Amino acid sequence: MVGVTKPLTPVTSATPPPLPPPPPAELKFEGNPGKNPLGEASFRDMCSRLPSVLARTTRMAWETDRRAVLLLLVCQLLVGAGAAVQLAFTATAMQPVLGSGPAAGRLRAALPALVVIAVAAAVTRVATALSSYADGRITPRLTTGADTALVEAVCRTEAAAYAEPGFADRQEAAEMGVTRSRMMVQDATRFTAALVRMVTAGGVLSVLHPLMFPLLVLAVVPAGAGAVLSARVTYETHYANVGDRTVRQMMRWWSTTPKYSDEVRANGMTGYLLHWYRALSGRIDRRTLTAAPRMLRIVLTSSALGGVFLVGTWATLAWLAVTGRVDLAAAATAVVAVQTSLAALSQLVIHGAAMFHTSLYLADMRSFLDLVQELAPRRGELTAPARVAEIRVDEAVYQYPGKESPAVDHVSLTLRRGEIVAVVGENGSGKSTLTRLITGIYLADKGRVTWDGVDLARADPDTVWARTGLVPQNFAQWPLRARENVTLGQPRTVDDGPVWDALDTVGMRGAIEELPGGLDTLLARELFGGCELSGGQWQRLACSRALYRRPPLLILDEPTSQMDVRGERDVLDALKATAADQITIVVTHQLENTKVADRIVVMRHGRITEQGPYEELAHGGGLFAELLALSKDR
Ligand SMILES: Nc1ncnc2c1ncn2[C@@H]1O[C@H](COP(=O)(O)OP(=O)(O)OP(=O)(O)O)[C@@H](O)[C@H]1O
Repeated sequence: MVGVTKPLTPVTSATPPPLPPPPPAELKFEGNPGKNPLGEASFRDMCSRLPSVLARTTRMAWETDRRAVLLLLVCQLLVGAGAAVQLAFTATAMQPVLGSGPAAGRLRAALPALVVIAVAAAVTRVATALSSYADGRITPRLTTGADTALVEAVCRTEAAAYAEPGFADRQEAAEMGVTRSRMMVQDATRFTAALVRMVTAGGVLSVLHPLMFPLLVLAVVPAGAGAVLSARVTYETHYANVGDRTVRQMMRWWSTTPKYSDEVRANGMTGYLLHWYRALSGRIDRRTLTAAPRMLRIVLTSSALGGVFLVGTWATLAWLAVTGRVDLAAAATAVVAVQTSLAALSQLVIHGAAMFHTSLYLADMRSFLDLVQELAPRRGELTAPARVAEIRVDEAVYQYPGKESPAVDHVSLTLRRGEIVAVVGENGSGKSTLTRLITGIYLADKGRVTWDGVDLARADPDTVWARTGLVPQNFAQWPLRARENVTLGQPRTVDDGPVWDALDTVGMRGAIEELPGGLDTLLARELFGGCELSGGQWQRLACSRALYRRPPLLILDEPTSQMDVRGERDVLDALKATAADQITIVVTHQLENTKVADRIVVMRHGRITEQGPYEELAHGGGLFAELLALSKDR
């Protein structure tokens, strides 16, 4: 997806100053099949989302903590009732206050109503505080639920999904949904609280005079439309920026992780990477800034319209009072009711727009989760045999999405327990892809792979992967303790004995014993108290991890590429020692190491071109013999 347009010119004293680095590649977010979901949505469509967002939020909150939801609902009702009582008793209190007679007498007459107002205000405050408490009980768990669902869905999806176009961008958009889910309950609570307050204040106002409420609504509707339209512009900007943000996020990690810090510095990449980072950030900012005048126009227009209607509301109230259509006490109550309704309507609009805004990001999250669900392995219920004796690959074909030719092209192969098979071939010939088909990480597009007759396309993948051990070319250096770096994936025991045995087989006992905490040492130099291993030591550890599992199928992809000769010897000896109990596959470019294998399979352009024992192929005049001669002619 990311294309660098031109290699950088090397700097020598004779060459002119280097050209500025090329700009970063532009990406387009391909979520929701490349279509902004707001592109064709009308204002009405947008507003009609709110009830469903509210319903969904309530459902999710209900599933998280029922008691907290009930508390929240009761508090909302209390807040509404409190507002109604305060307004109704304001009118009652106003009658004696605005009446005739001495001030002390008028105040005394108003006292009971004032006490009721004070109690109602206190109840409202307590209910509001309890609402926040209930929200505090729901939101963290709801957010964690959404976050965990996303992580779990991605971990459980078919590995092939990562190669689907736009997968990473949609994942990035979904991450935003997780972040926004923090606001969901709060927005919904504030929205409903404002709704209840507005209905009660509006009710009181309508009772005072039927003209007042419609006018008030008119005063706030432009602000509502403005807020929703602003949310739409913000989302459009976010939508346009998703692709660039994905790349920026990725580049940020690659540029700043200590893992690659040597390479970045000693290859003079810092300037280039910072240029990329600044260019990407600049592009994101430019899009965001382009939206600013649109936002300003929306806000100014909606405020002007709202202002005109608000002036109309106050003018109507003054006219009603002056012409005696409402008495003075009612007019005074109306002033309070207008203020309350106005505040409630503004809150309604602000939180309605926020809910609408959040719903857009949540929709991205849901659509990503649906996609991942669609791509989740659905292979069947068959169980892979516990001790597989024979694996057959029958005419298997696998082509990566977007590629013009298959990486594995009509390959047939039989592997038997007790056998060590070496797979060799030039770069890109399909060796790693073949191992992915044999382990069931990918399913063949055509043909099939069977374990003792069980078709991997119909077997539960967890039962398959419980029986495999894999050291991939790019193995993970887990930021965990040394012990977990061996036991991760299959902690068979609470005893360290087998862990040391696995470390012994790859000659790592000494290196681990020298670490300050032995097996308890954290292998992450980024973290305080963490230690770092050398490249070859990490590779030995990755091999010990696979050997520790004692799997019926062991696959090592370039297992010794970073090891010294002793480490290489240790690993090859370990393979020979355990070979009788398992099927062993070694992918390697070290052709001398293939002597350990019973059979060598040679691949070219996704096909098997020759296979046989070392001596036969070494003198067979084929690709293997050619590569062997090249490796010796150095
Ligand atoms: N995740 C992927 N997405 C798209 N294409 C891929 C992916 N992985 C590998 N390929 C392509 O599939 C082909 C076979 O790759 P594979 O990694 O199987 O080769 P290999 O023989 O293991 O190579 P090497 O010796 O370099 O490790 C190559 O053309 C490669 O570009």
